[in-house]
Formats: sequence, C-alpha cells, structure tokens
Amino acid sequence: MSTSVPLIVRLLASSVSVAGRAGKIVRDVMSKGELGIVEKAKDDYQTEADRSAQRCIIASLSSQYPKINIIGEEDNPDNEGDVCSDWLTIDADKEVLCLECPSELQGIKEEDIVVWVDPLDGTSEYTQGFLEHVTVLIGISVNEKPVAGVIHQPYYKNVGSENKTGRTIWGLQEIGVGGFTPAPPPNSLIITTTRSHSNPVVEKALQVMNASQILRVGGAGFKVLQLLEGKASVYVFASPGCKKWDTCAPEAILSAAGGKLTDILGHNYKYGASEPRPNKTGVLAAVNADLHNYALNRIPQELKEKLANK
Ligand SMILES: Nc1ncnc2c1ncn2[C@@H]1O[C@H](COP(=O)(O)O)[C@@H](OP(=O)(O)O)[C@H]1O
Ligand SMILES: [Mg+2]
Ligand SMILES: [Mg+2]
Ligand SMILES: [Mg+2]
Repeated sequence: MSTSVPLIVRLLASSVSVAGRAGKIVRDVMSKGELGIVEKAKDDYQTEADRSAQRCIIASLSSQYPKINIIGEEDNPDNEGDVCSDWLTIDADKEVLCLECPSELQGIKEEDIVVWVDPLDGTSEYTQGFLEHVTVLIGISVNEKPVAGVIHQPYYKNVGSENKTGRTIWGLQEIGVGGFTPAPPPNSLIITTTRSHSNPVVEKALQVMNASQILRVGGAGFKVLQLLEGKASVYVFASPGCKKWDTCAPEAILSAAGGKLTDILGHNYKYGASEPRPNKTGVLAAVNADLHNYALNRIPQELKEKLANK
C-alpha cells in the first residue's frame, strides 16, 4: 500500500478491511455452533467469536502499524492460542484510501494514536440470536479525541445482492461518512437504549424523555447506526456499563456525520490510553445538536448527580 497516503487514512482503510474479516469470523463461529461462552462478570459475556475476532484485528493492525497503541475489550486473548494465518488481513479498502486527509491530521505519527477495539459489540444479543444488533467496532483516537471509526455489521442483509452479507460503515473527521445512506431523524421522538443492561436509573432517564417510542436493542454500535439511518432520534443510556471501546468508533462516525455523543451531563469522553475504561457517566447521543440538547435538558439534575457521584 503506497505510503504516500497519510497514516490516518491508511489506518482507517486497513480498519475497514480487517473489520470485514473479523465479521466473517463472527459468522463462522455462529455457523459452527460452538460459541464457547464465558461469563466474565455479572451480565458480561464473552464468546469464541469475541476472542477470535479480537485476535484477528489486533494481529492484523499491529503487524502493519507496530507503534500504535491498540486496546481491545477482551483481556489478552492473544495469550490463548495463535492467530490463524488466513485471519491476518493486510489489505486496505480502496475507496477509503482515496479520501482526503483532514488538515490537522496530516502529520500524525503512530505514537499519537490509540485504537479502541470492540471485536463483537452486542455479545448478549449474539448469544440470544438477535444477530442484526451485532457490530465490530474499531475506533481511532488522536490526542484523546475520536477522529475516525468503523462499525461493521456482519449480519446486515444487502438488499439486491443476497449472497453478500454484512456492511461496513466508516467516518473520518471533517471528511464525512460512508458505507450507508444517511437519513434525517424520525418526525416523532424515538429513543434507542439497551435491551440487556437496564436498571431503575436507566429507566428513569427514559421516562423523562417523553418519547413516542422506545427501541430496546443491543450494542452501542447498532444504536448509533439507528441514529444515522433515521430510525431513532436519541440514544439514552444512564449507566456506567459502556466502555471506551463501545463508544470511540460510534462517536467518531456520529461526529463526522454532524452528530454528537457525550455522557449524560453533556461532557465529552477522552480516549487516551490511560483513561479509565468505563464510561462512568453514561451515554447520550443524537444525530444533531438540537436533539442532543433537547435530551440533555430533559434529564433531571439529581439523576445526573446520581451517576456522577457513583
Ligand atoms: N451493566 C453492564 N455490564 C457489562 N457490560 C455492559 C453493561 N452495560 C452495557 N454494557 C456493554 O456495553 C455495550 C452496550 O450495551 P447494551 O447492548 O446493553 O446497550 C455492550 O458491549 P459488548 O456487547 O461489547 O460487551 C455491553 O456488554
Ligand atoms: Mg463485552
Ligand atoms: Mg461493546
Ligand atoms: Mg464487545
């Protein structure tokens, strides 16, 4: 791959390709039927697909970009078993390679980059058969800010080309987004939120929204896809359950599309390598600032303080 292409564009193109390869591993594990489910903690599962997809992504990216700091959700899966040679993916998406590089990212070096990998987002839904909710997330942050990202959806059904399963959405700050058709938010207020990790505080933050509908689906990536495609207006999750690997890629893509992802107090998360992994003060996201503002102002101060002081 020509190194005349700026690093951040090459890395995004490599991430698009390897996310697709990881998505195939996710499908292959499911079709083999041996999920190898491990309960890491209460309501926190991991399957062979999570472990294998992460090994594929980290091995592929670190072989090409050895000085980038790559942080994955699954603890050291590379200590368990090797990486199959046909998982190693070093090609790069041709369309993305042609993207312009944002001016402020021209001189970025590998050492400035932290990549957050969620090899399988929506593991609960994956084990329960809600396969459309499953995504592979690769978030690229520079100096603690999410600047580019990939959401791959292994089970997306491409209408018209039945045999091609899956799609890959990407975003690059200042340049834009690709891999899907953006749509405006719905006419009435529709909230998207967790399907498998609710609690009374999460429910309270939903009630105050006065929404016409609440969609309960799996995965941070899939919820942000609902915002981008006009299926929901706001993603509200007043819980510390999500981590940096859940939100880095979705935030980068949403911001590149003109949207906003913050915590429920309206503050931005930082994505430096030393940041605490949990997004302690929840997630609040919308495809434009007006909807984000509406939701932010609907959340009562005492609920914000409850999360902030947990
Ligand atoms: N209370 C909790 N405990 C563990 N993980 C949680 C959690 N709340 C949210 N998450 C994680 O955050 C992501 C989005 O959650 P949800 O699907 O409930 O909206 C999922 O990522 P993973 O599937 O990658 O683990 C989920 O596991
Ligand atoms: Mg998980
Ligand atoms: Mg996740
Ligand atoms: Mg995960």
